[in-house]
Amino acid sequence: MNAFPPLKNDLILRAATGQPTERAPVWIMRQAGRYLPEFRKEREEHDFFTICRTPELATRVTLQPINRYDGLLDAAIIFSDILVVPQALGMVVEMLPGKGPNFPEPLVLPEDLMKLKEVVDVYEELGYVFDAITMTRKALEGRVPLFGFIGAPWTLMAYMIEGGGSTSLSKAKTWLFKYPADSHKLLQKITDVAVDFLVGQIKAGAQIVQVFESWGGELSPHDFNTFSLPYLKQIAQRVKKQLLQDGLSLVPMTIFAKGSWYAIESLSESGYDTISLDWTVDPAYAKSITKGRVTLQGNMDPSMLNGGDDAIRATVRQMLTAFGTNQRYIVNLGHGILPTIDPEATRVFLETVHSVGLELNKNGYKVEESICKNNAG
Ligand SMILES: Cc1c2[nH]c(c1CCC(=O)O)Cc1[nH]c(c(CCC(=O)O)c1C)Cc1[nH]c(c(CCC(=O)O)c1C)Cc1[nH]c(c(C)c1CCC(=O)O)C2
Repeated sequence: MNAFPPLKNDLILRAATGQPTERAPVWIMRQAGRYLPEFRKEREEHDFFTICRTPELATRVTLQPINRYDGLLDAAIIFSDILVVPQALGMVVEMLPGKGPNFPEPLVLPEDLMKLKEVVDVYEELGYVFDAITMTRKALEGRVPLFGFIGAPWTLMAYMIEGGGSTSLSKAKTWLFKYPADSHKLLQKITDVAVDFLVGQIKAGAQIVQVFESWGGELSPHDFNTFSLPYLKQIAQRVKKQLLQDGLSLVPMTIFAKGSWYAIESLSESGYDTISLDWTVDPAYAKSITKGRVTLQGNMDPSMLNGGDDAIRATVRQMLTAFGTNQRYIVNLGHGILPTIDPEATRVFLETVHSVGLELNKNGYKVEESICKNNAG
């Protein structure tokens, strides 16, 4: 095993495992991204996937927001992309500037499944992610914990069939409804790689992980239960089982199923420690459903960061008051930060999370700890 520097800030790990925190911890989805001039500069020199595949570059970019907002972020997330898994399965994926991901040869018909690799050795295909994680973990010097992540099977299937972003996902949904058996075959194949990939990331040094089901909300509740949830559960169960079998400690697992507000109850029982919420979910609603069984993460509308300092401060206070600041809550946006955001607005957001979180705790504000006990049945 790797020897890593001791961790100096474990707020996120405590919040994710239900232990009290002196303030609500905070990180931001896509915190290393195009809103940062230092990232855009890196991108002028290097192609997107070159950064992902070069541990020195991935480490440097992962640390950009940690260094810029020194002491304000409570976690780092490894710089990579969910689409490295389709690449490992043998597909070509390119990142087109201003357009996003593009698959020149997406899956069209079920027979295209034959084109995917039969067996994927993640150490061979994705070892560069593991190397980047180990290098980043050392470079962090214990300042904050490091997130690993994967895309969830349905979201990756959707990209592999649509060939890029899409508004209706009509091609991917045609597969679900016309070729359900082949769809399950593909979802299972992605799940198998996802499990090995997450376990490998944790072995390499990831201290907490997040699964991104970014297209969850495009499915009806019934279809979510058929095509998404079983695989999300499988990932949580198999990752934990594998870690225990290998004599390793478990790490907290987060599920972000964007748009799947209807699944909060079932996700509370799916093996994840934290549920990440988008901004369409009312904190009181989420708390009334989850009843302290899981940690909640989120959920400010990323566009609020364009609303000016006063609006940011007011919204953060409202959000912290609604979620509670000392237990089972991690502050984040409801989706990735937008490229148009001013990094100084992001600083106001982070500073307010710190100051208001501490203030609310000092004033004796306590999330109703009794909630879990009272509503347990
Ligand atoms: C769907 C998805 C993808 N990638 C990811 C998701 C799930 C989260 C979500 O729902 O947004 C996850 C992701 N992508 C990236 C990270 C890195 C870590 C971090 O959060 O800082 C993470 C966790 C870097 C990235 N991934 C991408 C960028 C910007 C591209 C660039 O630098 O040219 C970054 C920093 C590109 C990307 N990658 C993807 C898309 C759709 C795009 C283009 C759209 C966009 O530009 O926002 C696929």
